[in-house]
Amino acid sequence: MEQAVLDIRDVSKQFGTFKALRHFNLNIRRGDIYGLIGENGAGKTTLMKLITGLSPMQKGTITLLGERVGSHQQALRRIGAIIESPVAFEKLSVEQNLKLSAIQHGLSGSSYIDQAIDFVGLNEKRKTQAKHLSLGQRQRLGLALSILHHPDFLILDEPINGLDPSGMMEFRNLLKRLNEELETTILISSHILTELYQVSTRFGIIHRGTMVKELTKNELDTANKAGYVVTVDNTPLATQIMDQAGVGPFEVTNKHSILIRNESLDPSQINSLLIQGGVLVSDFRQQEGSLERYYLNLIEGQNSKETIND
Ligand SMILES: Nc1ncnc2c1ncn2[C@@H]1O[C@H](COP(=O)(O)OP(=O)(O)OP(=O)(O)O)[C@@H](O)[C@H]1O
Repeated sequence: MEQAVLDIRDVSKQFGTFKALRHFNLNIRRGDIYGLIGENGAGKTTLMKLITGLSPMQKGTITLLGERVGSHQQALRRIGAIIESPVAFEKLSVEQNLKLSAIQHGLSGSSYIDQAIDFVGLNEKRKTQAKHLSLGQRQRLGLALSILHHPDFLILDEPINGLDPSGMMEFRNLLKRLNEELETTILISSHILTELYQVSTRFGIIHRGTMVKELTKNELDTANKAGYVVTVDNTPLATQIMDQAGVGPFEVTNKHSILIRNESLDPSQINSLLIQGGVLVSDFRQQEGSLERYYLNLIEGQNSKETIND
């Protein structure tokens, strides 16, 4: 049975009269890499601060690793977090920062520190003071600090901000390895939707303090019509051939195009199958799912709903 790592129900948070979160719901299952998407000021950091106890709860309930937030001391020991920006002592070296954090976590011996440094690839910078690290290296130190104690759940607020494309790719690979090798469940927010799409298994879209949509990557791809698009001269004949060959699922999207949702298929095999069957194939290409497109459409719909209701 899937177990909830984080369950947020009907949570509202106000600063004075401003409603930063409104009747907010979210559910994260063990093993998820959950991408939280929302424009500036949507309420992402506010939410992460509530979960980690950095900001007091007002209304609703949050259950983290089986404990109610407010009295979740055990759960807090099993999480790691980078919220707003990674916290490291500037004058301390990478190793010293990690040693200090190990003491705070009650960890003894150097194996945790060696593992964390190894994992994020900062071996060469072990003795370098934090203030002399590049932005990408600082982000990695932040990650090393947050995973030092092998947390079950990692909360990352905008961890890839400012990274160059290769830095982003490395960070993404680190997160995937954490998830696959150490079974760490991850909540990550980012404005860089192409990155978030590549790393996340589930998504939550927050708009003006409300959860407007939660969906899996598969659901997103289906909504976005991700798969292979084949352009042919004769769709009835092509679908008949594909049916007989057991290719699928697929749908005819217009007079000359068929969308095949099976992304693990071998395009050249189907191409030759169609050609041998007498179909003229003029194009065969992969259509990526776009989180950005989905998000912008959803938010546009949301904004026009709000205008109508105003
Ligand atoms: N302590 C506070 N006092 C007053 N308003 C606050 C406070 N903290 C957050 N807010 C407001 O709550 C709203 C949500 O802020 P939050 O930082 O959660 O947004 P965010 O989704 O993380 O945005 P960004 O992507 O820009 O970081 C904003 O309008 C912000 O100004």
